[in-house]
Amino acid sequence: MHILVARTENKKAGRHASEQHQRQPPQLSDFRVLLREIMRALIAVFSLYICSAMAFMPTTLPSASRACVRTSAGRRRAGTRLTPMMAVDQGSTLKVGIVGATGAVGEEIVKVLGHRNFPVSELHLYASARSAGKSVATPFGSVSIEEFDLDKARGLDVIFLAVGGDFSKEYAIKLSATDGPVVIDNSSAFRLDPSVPLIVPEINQQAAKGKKLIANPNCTTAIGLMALFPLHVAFGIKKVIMSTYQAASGAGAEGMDELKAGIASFVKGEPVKNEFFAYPLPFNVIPQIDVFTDNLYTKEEMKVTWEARKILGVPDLPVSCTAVRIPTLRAHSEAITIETERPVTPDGAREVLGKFPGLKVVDDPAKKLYPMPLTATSVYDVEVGRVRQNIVFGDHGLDIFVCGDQLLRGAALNAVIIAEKL
Ligand SMILES: NC(=O)C1=CN([C@@H]2O[C@H](COP(=O)(O)OP(=O)(O)OC[C@H]3O[C@@H](n4cnc5c(N)ncnc54)[C@H](OP(=O)(O)O)[C@@H]3O)[C@@H](O)[C@H]2O)C=CC1
Ligand SMILES: N[C@@H](CC(=O)OP(=O)(O)O)C(=O)O
Repeated sequence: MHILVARTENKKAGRHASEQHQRQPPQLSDFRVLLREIMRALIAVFSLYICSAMAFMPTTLPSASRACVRTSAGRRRAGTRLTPMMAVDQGSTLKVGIVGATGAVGEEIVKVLGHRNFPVSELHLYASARSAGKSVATPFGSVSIEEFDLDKARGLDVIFLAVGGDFSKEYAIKLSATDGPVVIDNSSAFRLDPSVPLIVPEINQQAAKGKKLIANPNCTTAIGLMALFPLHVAFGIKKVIMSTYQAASGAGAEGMDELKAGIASFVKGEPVKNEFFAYPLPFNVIPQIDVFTDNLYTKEEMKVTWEARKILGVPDLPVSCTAVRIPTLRAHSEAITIETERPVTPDGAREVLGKFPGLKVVDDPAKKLYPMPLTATSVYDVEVGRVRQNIVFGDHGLDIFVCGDQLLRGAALNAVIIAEKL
């Protein structure tokens, strides 16, 4: 895709300009010339500073909302300031669609695209009929929610699906077929399909090369693998045992709303209603996420096993997970024990974890520093800490605690990085 090309071209243009400047050095024959050159240099540096500060300011929202925003430099609207992303060539920008844009994941995708200066030339936001026509403020301007239309959506370049698996099953292949857009699907519909790559970009982006339909992993799996992959490369993972502490927003926007309403009712001494979760979640933990399967693991727990095997490329890796819903709003936590092929030490583990992109070691027990949902919320990096030798497996075993924003690493951020690297 064009994104990397555009960035390289911009870099090249910058280098040419500075080379030209170097070819004509000033003749410093006397003190006045020197002083003038210093003043010129100071003015140039100051102007550059002002320009870049303005370029990074957020886009001014237009007064009226539209079904999409066009953001290319050539069709600049009054009242819209260019961001660096928007300044790239017309040919290097992309028409982007998000289906499920009003949901927990979709809203984050919009923010991540803006924050990472994804080269959007048009942005189309789709949701169900009940949201159609609503106006949404985005980093690209105000956008009106559209009802999904397959033919129109096929005219875009990239589509993020942040909607239920049934929708993905019906539309993902029709959308991406032949000259349709690249589709990055957040649902579980295609994750185990052998023809569809399942991607955590820092681990296996190469598997997405040339593919039109790409699956984003289950959030719990993606967060855990950010720490497990570097440990696997360094020490060889033989077995994984994991317990999770998953936030209400893992169940979508309605899960978050039910927790907030439930806590308010609890505080007022009123009965706590539960429609979304199996039991009232406030001041409770529920050891069930998704339905139970024949082996008495839940589907969420088995997704961790199945998807970890596919992403790591180890089809028979023993992975056992117990997934638990807890009354936090956002960011999933995971206590993970591994048995390794080769001897492992906590210091050796911290070293490899500290070098892995997208991972932050937060591990200083004496200072009470460890990963927590409150510190991992709305943050791109996954936190890893409580690194210690496991006393069951000895020098071939390690315990870690991982905490990551499941709406970001487990969904929106992961999906946008996949698109950036295509
Ligand atoms: N929440 C999480 O932590 C994670 C979720 N996922 C997956 O991402 C997907 C989205 O989840 P999440 O954001 O939590 O869900 P939400 O329930 O919060 O949002 C669902 C979105 O889908 C839209 N929608 C529903 N039906 C249609 C339709 N027929 N046509 C177009 N849009 C429709 C809704 O629109 P409207 O508002 O109009 O109803 C809403 O925007 C799911 O597949 C989920 O499994 C993956 C990883 C993490
Ligand atoms: N199941 C996760 C979130 C999610 O939507 O996962 P999946 O995309 O695998 O259904 C949770 O409830 O925390």
